[in-house]
Amino acid sequence: MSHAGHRDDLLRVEDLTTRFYTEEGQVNAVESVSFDVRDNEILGIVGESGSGKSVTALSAIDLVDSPGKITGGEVWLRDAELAGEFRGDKPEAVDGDFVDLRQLPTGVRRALRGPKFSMIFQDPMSSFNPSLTVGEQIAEAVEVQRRASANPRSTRSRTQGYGLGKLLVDSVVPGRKYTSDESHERAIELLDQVGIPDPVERADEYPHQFSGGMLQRAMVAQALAGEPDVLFADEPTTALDVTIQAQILDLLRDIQQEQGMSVVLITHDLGVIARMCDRVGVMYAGEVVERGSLEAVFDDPTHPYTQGLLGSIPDVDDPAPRLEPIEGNVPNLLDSEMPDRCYFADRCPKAMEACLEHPEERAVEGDRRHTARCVLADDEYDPERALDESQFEGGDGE
Ligand SMILES: Nc1ncnc2c1ncn2[C@@H]1O[C@H](COP(=O)(O)OP(=O)(O)OP(=O)(O)O)[C@@H](O)[C@H]1O
Ligand code: NI
Repeated sequence: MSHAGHRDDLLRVEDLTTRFYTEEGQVNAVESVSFDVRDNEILGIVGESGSGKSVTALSAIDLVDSPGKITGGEVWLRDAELAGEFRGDKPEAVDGDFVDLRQLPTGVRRALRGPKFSMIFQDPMSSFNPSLTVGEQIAEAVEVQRRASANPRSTRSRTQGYGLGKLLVDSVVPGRKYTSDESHERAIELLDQVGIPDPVERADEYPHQFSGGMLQRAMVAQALAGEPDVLFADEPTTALDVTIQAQILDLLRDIQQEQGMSVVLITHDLGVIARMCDRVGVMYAGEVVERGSLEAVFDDPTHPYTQGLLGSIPDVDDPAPRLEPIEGNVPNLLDSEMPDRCYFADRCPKAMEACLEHPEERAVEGDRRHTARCVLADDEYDPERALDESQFEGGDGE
């Protein structure tokens, strides 16, 4: 299978779909989401609460837990070594230098966390074990990376039962002190790199001894310990005050540029997107409704949802564009309540007859890397043909 894409693509997510099977019914949290992440860039994912941003990130790195399940899609990672390993056994999972992680054994996907992917969250407490020192935990993450890169056939060794896999699992069991002095020193270096003063002393402290901002920095250090190619940062600064937010974001960008890493930055803050990102994906109701370069999406928003978010005069140079409230409610994503039509039609000021059919993702005219899940992306539809709103009633009654 051949996938047209940009030559700098590092990760290509295609039609990723994730459901939660809850007591209230099936929740379509992520619906056929596609995006790509290039080398050395920051991709922003923006959308209102409940639009599926976090579940999209978790799905991409295979961290969805029950009652959730990834039910479809492909996650192509560019990794020549891995592609070489699987070309013989699983040709359908290999395309040039790309491998579809979804088709690889679970153990392989797990082994890629740390050295290929890592993730930081809004709540740093969730990434630390309260009963181990911060330094010890970062050192453990360093060890995982060291073991992985020490072996030239690392991927296979880590995953095909040569014994290393078990060692890897053992090393992250809380309470075991497998970490070497070398890893501990590297942990201190990392703490220093993320701007923690007195890193030698702080390394021996426990998470609760850190302030929120400091623990956030420590979480960045922990995420960097594996030298990941792609870092997913899910609302990494939302819980922090504005000054510290700015510091952490600057830190993230500096490190991203220094290491030539790629970052997927999830936020509901358009100001953060404008300041940080090279490209952006806008999510609504579990779908990516528009994506493209920051300039394309901010200066020429095509989906009425994006237009609404950005306000009437979107401007990439606006220092603080904010999420504009759009009248109506975000759908709850319950499968039984999702309409066949465009999910945004009920709230859309430009809804028209064509919106009664669920829209495909289409290229915006003149820019194949700018897409919108909206009939307006296609100039054969005339916005003047908008129908009156009564056609789209229902679903947002209460
Ligand atoms: N563990 C779960 N069980 C059931 N439903 C879930 C679970 N986790 C997420 N969902 C549902 O999946 C949908 C998407 O949630 P997600 O957390 O990805 O949204 P989000 O865009 O990250 O929102 P926020 O900005 O509030 O973090 C929501 O409808 C949510 O209720
Ligand atoms: Ni979230």
